[in-house]
Amino acid sequence: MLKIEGLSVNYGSLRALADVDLDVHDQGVLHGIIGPNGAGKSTLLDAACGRRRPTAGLVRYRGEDITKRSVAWRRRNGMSRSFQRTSIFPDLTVREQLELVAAHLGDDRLDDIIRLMDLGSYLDQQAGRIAYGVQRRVDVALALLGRPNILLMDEPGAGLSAVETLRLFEHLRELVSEQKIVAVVVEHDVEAVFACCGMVTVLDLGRHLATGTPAEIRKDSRVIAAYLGSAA
Ligand SMILES: Nc1ncnc2c1ncn2[C@@H]1O[C@H](COP(=O)(O)OP(=O)(O)OP(=O)(O)O)[C@@H](O)[C@H]1O
Repeated sequence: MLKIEGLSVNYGSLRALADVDLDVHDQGVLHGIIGPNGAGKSTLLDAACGRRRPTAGLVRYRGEDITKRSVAWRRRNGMSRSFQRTSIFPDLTVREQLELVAAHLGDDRLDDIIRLMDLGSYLDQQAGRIAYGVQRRVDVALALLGRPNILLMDEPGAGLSAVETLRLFEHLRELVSEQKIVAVVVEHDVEAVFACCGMVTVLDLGRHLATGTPAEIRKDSRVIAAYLGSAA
């Protein structure tokens, strides 16, 4: 579904990603991306969704080389991205903004998405006034509208407690499984990733360090040395 080949991204003289390969194809499975600060995780998502042109390498989607395709083309063709900062309109109610985006994208599954993200009891509240953890769920719900084939999420747990992040990831695991979508999620909270992701990729200093199941990653000596340390 999403295949990244030899991807490098430079910011001026800084090499943020160096020759990274990644193959994400399992429908219904959360694919986590972890790694230390500055490892290149957000840059990888930016390159995948078209916000950042790579210096070298290819992004393939359903077999097609889409490296030069625009963000809008990718979105029209089923790639959706949520951000570290919630993108909701604070003055609208949760219902108003979900309905607005659903109508714009012609998606009639709003009730399913509301149920999956457990938003039923917040629909008539102003989005800017609900708890931050619920705002993050609204943000993911917005990214889900338009029937994406692939959902790219950048730290959906940012700003949440460990318990809230785990709860959010449990929702994500359920919805990805139920909707059979391919989902890539960048996250700092490794325990939530290990608990809910089926596959995990580790980046370090712009390089691909390892990809495997949570059990494989936990015992990978390179990952332990570079990132997990004694927490593994
Ligand atoms: N717009 C930019 N201009 C210049 N350098 C950037 C830019 N964005 C990121 N970088 C640098 O590129 C490297 C990779 O950054 P990136 O944000 O992709 O890493 P990350 O793994 O997502 O980090 P974090 O976990 O802290 O969010 C870092 O050294 C960062 O400082």
